Amino acid sequence: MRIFLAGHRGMVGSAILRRLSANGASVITCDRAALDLTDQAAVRGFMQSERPDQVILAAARVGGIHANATCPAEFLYENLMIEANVIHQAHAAGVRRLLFLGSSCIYPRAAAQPMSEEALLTGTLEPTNEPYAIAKIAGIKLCESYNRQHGTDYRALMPTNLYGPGDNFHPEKSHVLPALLRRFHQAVRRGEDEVTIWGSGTPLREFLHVDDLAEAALFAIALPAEVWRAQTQAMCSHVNVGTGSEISIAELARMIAGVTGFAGRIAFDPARPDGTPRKLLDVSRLTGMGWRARIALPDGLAQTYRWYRDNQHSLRQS
Ligand SMILES: NC(=O)C1=CN([C@@H]2O[C@H](COP(=O)(O)OP(=O)(O)OC[C@H]3O[C@@H](n4cnc5c(N)ncnc54)[C@H](OP(=O)(O)O)[C@@H]3O)[C@@H](O)[C@H]2O)C=CC1
Ligand SMILES: C[C@H]1O[C@H](OP(=O)(O)OP(=O)(O)OC[C@H]2O[C@@H](n3cnc4c(=O)[nH]c(N)nc43)[C@H](O)[C@@H]2O)[C@@H](O)[C@@H](O)C1=O
Repeated sequence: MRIFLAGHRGMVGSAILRRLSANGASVITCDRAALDLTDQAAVRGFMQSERPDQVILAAARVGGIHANATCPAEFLYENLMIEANVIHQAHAAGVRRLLFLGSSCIYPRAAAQPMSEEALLTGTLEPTNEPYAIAKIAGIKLCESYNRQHGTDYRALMPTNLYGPGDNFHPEKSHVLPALLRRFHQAVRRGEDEVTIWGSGTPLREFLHVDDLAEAALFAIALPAEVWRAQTQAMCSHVNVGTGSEISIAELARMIAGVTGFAGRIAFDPARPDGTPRKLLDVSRLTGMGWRARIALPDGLAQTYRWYRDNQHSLRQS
């Protein structure tokens, strides 16, 4: 069994790679310099020569609320291209089983909480990440369509907000948790008495440690086809993955202040967008199949902060 892991150098991909390696799996990887997944001919050539048994698609253009809002063309174009190329060429190369990673932002902004898989395409999307969400919805529909037309077994997991070792700690382009770990850490180091966080602090988010997600991904791809199909019904190929609990951004900031040892004042910048007010996943499908998150947020935060301190001088720059 040879598994092609796309995106193995990213936060999620490297966590999945750690786990696959620990399991002794045979994994195929290829750096972006040698295989740009937006390049159709390159992906075709790679799939035809490697002919993997399974594919895990953890490569994407990823970023926080500001990156999404300022680079919508890249978030839509690159993600559509990566998904279309990898999913289509996997099918062309005879790959029977594939796992695609989407995101909880696929659901309507006003979806009932917690958001179940059935909420897909029932309302208007959150504008700050609509292009990214549309690309991710297209990925789900590609999986469903190849399954319907060609009898493949292409599965899609919709993770909530993720964090952990290997995250992007860029001050502007990252997600909230790594951005705040870095900002509070720097404030302590510089002796500052105030840290400003974006928006009102009232939005609610659900945070899943990337090692839990990696375990969920391998759990999901290994399930027997009839078990997966029974949970996802005839056409619906996607399943949520999260912790099932949420926290406000203000409370997250207070936790991060505690972890980093910051004792000053927390200020809010209302000129920055809040994004969606609430985004809690209904994870009963995946837990019904036997998986649940294990890493509590305080433990995951402390571990991620240690990783940041140990690696802060060799972090990626974009
Ligand atoms: N982070 C989060 O909070 C969440 C992430 N997800 C999903 O999880 C998946 C992984 O995200 P995450 O690990 O956080 O993202 P990262 O940005 O950490 O990793 C993305 C990976 O994709 C690779 N990649 C991007 N574009 C290309 C390309 N054109 N050709 C080849 N490789 C490419 C990157 O390569 P390189 O290393 O060369 O840059 C990198 O390895 C994505 O599908 C994302 O949508 C879902 C929900 C939340
Ligand atoms: C995973 C998910 O990630 C993105 O959606 P998001 O959940 O809104 O992501 P975020 O982590 O960037 O912000 C969460 C909240 O936190 C607040 N916030 C405070 N201070 C900072 C801050 O310093 N940086 C950031 N980024 N946010 C901050 C911020 O204003 C917002 O209210 C999607 O674009 C999409 O890519 C997607 O799927």
